[in-house]
Amino acid sequence: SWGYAPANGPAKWGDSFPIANGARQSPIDIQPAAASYDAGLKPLCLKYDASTCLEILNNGHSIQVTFLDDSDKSTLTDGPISGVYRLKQFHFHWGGADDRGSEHTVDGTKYAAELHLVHWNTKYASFGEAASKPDGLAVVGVFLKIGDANPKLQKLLDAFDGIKTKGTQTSFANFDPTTLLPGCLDYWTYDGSLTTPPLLESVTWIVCKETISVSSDQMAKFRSLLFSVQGEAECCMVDNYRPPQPLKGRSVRASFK
Ligand SMILES: Cc1cc(C(C)C)[n+](CCc2cnc[nH]2)c(C(C)C)c1
Ligand SMILES: [Zn+2]
Repeated sequence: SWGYAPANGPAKWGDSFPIANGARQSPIDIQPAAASYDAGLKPLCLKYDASTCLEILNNGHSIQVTFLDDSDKSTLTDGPISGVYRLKQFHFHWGGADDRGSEHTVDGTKYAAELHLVHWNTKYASFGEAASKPDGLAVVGVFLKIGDANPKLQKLLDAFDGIKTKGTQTSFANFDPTTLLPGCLDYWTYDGSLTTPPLLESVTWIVCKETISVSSDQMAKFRSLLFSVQGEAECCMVDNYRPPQPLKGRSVRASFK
């Protein structure tokens, strides 16, 4: 099945998922000078309840923190979207070295990692149903830039020892992802897709202009995770990012001047 190695990675995904060459694929290279300021864009409204945090797991592609989404306790509203979107999970993409790892880039700049907070439109019955609709998902992306250690990541990093291999999970309670957000929530937004197979074109992307920090030592903890299952030959979980895809005429809007 698909992965990030030369044999099954992004360059090969089109063989099984032709939408890989579709009209609204993600990620993209964001060029701030080409983005158009839209005064109609509202500030993001993110309201998360730490008690909806369930568990942390290694799904073989990334580490993911999953949330209880049977009520409107943790939601995204306003911003570029209409209606109420519920937080389902967040996860990361990162590189094998500090010079790469993010999926979106800014004027070609790659960051060391990228956080994705995944929300689904409550006009649909479930995450699974929403994932196939053009307005089904809204993902907030935050870049992690190498610098000082980020204390807000520590609780996450401390949980990694229990989820080293693919398919492992541990309980992870009372985590408020708001603590991971940058102070300023200025953003770029465009219509895109999942960045892994099935590459569904159902995501309204909301990429924060401001980064959060992560240290090289903290990145080393991400790189100590494994793609492989316990007992298999160890394969470090690194470079789990798709490179930027063609814009194909899409416009990127900015919420800020
Ligand atoms: C239905 C579905 C949705 C997503 C994302 C949007 C969380 N994902 C992750 C794809 C993705 C990760 N970062 C952006 N898109 C998958 C993968 C695990 C098969 C399935
Ligand atoms: Zn992602």
